[in-house]
Amino acid sequence: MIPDWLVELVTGTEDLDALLPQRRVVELPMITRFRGITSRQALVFRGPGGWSEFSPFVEYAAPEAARWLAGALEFGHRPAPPPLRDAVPLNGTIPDCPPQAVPGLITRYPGAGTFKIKIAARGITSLDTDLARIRAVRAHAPAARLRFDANAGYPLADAQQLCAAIAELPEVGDWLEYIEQPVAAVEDLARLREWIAARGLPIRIAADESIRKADDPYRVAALGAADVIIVKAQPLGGAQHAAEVVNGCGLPAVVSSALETGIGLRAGALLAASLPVDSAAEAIFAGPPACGLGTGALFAGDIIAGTTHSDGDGGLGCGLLPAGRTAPDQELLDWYTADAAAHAWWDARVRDCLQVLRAGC
Ligand SMILES: O=C(O)CCC(=O)c1ccccc1C(=O)O
Ligand SMILES: [Mg+2]
Repeated sequence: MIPDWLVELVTGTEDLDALLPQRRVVELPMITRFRGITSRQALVFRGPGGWSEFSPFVEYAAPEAARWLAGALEFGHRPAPPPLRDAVPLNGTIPDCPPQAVPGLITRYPGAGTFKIKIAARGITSLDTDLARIRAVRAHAPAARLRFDANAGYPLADAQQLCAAIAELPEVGDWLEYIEQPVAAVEDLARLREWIAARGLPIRIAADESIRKADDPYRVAALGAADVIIVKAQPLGGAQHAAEVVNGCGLPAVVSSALETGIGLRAGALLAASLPVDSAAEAIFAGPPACGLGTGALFAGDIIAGTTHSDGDGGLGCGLLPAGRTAPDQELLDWYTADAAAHAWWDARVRDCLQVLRAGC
């Protein structure tokens, strides 16, 4: 399960300076609350393969964070998968917000032809405000294709109620790509798909947490639980494993971020650019699927030039992210460097995760 190069790397040395050269913990302020946070900490380092990032959310325990470390080490120490395209299209990510905030958020994603809207922050009780947010995006980006992400926010019966309401939206089959993880359990995803099919509703289901946090991501495909899978390079232990999951599931895949800095977003772009677009993906997305890698726009600043919404140099300005590595800007890196306590906390966390990885070697 743990690849040979990783076994060698994590058993070869205790020295964090060798594993994570030039490491630095940064803290980036966000423009809006997302996933309950308003700033994002990340440990970045310059491996022999290039700059990489280790950034599991702070509340994640070592067993889960260890997979993120495997992903971070892969991106920093190994060659990236060969890209089939120079850049990948992005979706704009619209967080849980009042409809009045939608136009301003849309302007942070110039060139985006697809938007992903967070819903279900308060389960089915937020249905009216969710629908108002969806209508606001439809009104301000009428040509855009949309996705909704419920982050497992409903029990099955409420997810059915949601789908019934969504199916009533005008021409929904023309612009809705999928609803992401409406329910938590993979069995319930499968039941919901059956319920949708029995009614002939024009709604597809995507699996995110059922891939990224599952012991067995292949159950999604085995149970027929999704039309599309969401894959994230760092949480899945790196691009290699993520590509294996995509191949093993045999379903169209959308690459998304884990709210990384501009460094880690490029691991996602390289993964996405390495995935062929088959006829099933072509039928849904009419080309390479837009990636959820535009989340740099949710930060008030970043450590690389070109990630934030205001920079349009062939990056986000045209709704594309280059499928190539990048490096931090030294001044920005210094500006966003976190305090000594944060550095000590992240070093301790790396050591805990290394123990988990070594136990699996
Ligand atoms: O996919 C996107 O558009 C943005 C990324 C995103 O939503 C996300 C970011 C961090 C953690 C979880 C998620 C998620 O997809 O649920
Ligand atoms: Mg999601």
